[in-house]
Amino acid sequence: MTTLDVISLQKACETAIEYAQKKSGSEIISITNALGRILAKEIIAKKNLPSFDNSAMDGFAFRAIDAGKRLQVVKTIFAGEVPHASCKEGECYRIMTGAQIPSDVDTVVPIEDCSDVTDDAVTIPANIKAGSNFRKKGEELAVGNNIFETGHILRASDIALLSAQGIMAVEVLMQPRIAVVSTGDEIKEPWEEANEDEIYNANAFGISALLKSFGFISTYVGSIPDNLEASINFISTLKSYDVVITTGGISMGDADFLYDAFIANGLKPLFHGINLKPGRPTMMGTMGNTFVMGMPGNPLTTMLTVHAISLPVLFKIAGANNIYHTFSYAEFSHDLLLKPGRTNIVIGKLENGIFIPTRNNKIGSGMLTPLSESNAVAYFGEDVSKVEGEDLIKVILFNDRTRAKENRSINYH
Ligand SMILES: Nc1nc2c(c(=O)[nH]1)N[C@H]1C(S)=C(S)[C@@H](COP(=O)(O)OP(=O)(O)OC[C@H]3O[C@@H](n4cnc5c(N)ncnc54)[C@H](O)[C@@H]3O)O[C@H]1N2
Ligand code: MOO
Repeated sequence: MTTLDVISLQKACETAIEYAQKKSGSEIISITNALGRILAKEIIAKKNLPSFDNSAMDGFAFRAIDAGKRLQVVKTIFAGEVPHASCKEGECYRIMTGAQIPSDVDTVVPIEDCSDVTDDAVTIPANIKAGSNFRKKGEELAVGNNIFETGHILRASDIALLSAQGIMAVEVLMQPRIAVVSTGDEIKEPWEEANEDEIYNANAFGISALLKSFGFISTYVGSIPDNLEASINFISTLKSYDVVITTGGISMGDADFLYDAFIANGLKPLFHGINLKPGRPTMMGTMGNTFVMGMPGNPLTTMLTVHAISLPVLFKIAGANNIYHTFSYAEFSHDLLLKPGRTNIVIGKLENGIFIPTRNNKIGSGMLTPLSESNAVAYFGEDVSKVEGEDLIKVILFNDRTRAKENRSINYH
């Protein structure tokens, strides 16, 4: 029987991240498929943004020294037009939003701020600042500027920016091949019929979905039966994967064969046991070129530990330049006692800047519904025995597709 040799969450994360190797290789893909992918090369601007001086308003383009005067309109310039025109002192252009501004004028005034507007002439207000409403060539981005570093994870706004550069294809890092494995004779797949003595496989599908929400594609390769020989054989088929994530069979029970089966397949353990609630039996190690993550079987624990530990490690393997979860500060809703001496994970609802622990933190690791009631997670270190109402705490969004039911969170006026 294996015994747990627990280390701190901090040490476990640091060790796993240190030993996780970046996957090699890259591929060129269309930007239409690049959301969430990680850049293999930096992106340098090849087009100025804007690429020509242009107007931010529908109005009149003139020399700043002519502010306050009545000016003659010499030409109307539309977006998309290359204006072959010039104007002297006392003259101006009628101009549309996005239209090119000729080099002999320096200021634009919106039409509604002008007076006595006719087809041929306009009176410009006196109080307009030189350079107003004038978008200067290259002011946002100049050719040669670095747009994104290698390792940048592409988001929707980044895809828009790549398109604005005329970039249709990008070189991205190969995604790690991830196998998700469940264990246990009691497990039935959701498409099978489970009797009263059996339970449905929640973890494999929960993990895959959680990974997908962070841009990782995984393959569910099946369930390992509770027997050492079958476990050894099953694991031997997984060595071509970059990452193997198992759930269950990793603690101290008589049917927990997984650790020994990995060892028989050459596992070099990094740790087995974290001083963490929930998540104590978590095991990580390397098996040849495969990074192994043995996550506990309790469903709530699995989801939270994959989120807390596996994801940063996966981002390291995937080659991202930023791998850790981002946190915000929130106010804790009320006093809560915690068992010190271990890191405690507390799930809750983050609403209007206040973190409310789900079910007052009376939650079992075997549950799932508390997770669905939560949208954020907080970690409290080994020396914390009490969190007080109004304490400012660090929170990480968890089910971050949660939408507010009512429009209470933002004051629009
Ligand atoms: N003597 C000890 N017992 C336990 C310890 C310990 O340190 N000493 N740790 C406890 C903790 S903490 C956890 S968490 C669990 C985890 O144990 P395992 O990782 O070995 O998981 P299993 O025993 O296989 O399963 C636990 C529980 O989860 C259910 N399960 C498993 N896989 C799935 C799945 N794919 N979908 C849904 N539910 C699943 C399984 O039926 C069990 O109910 O150990 C404690 N015990
Ligand atoms: O990981 Mo266990 O959930 O601490 O019960």
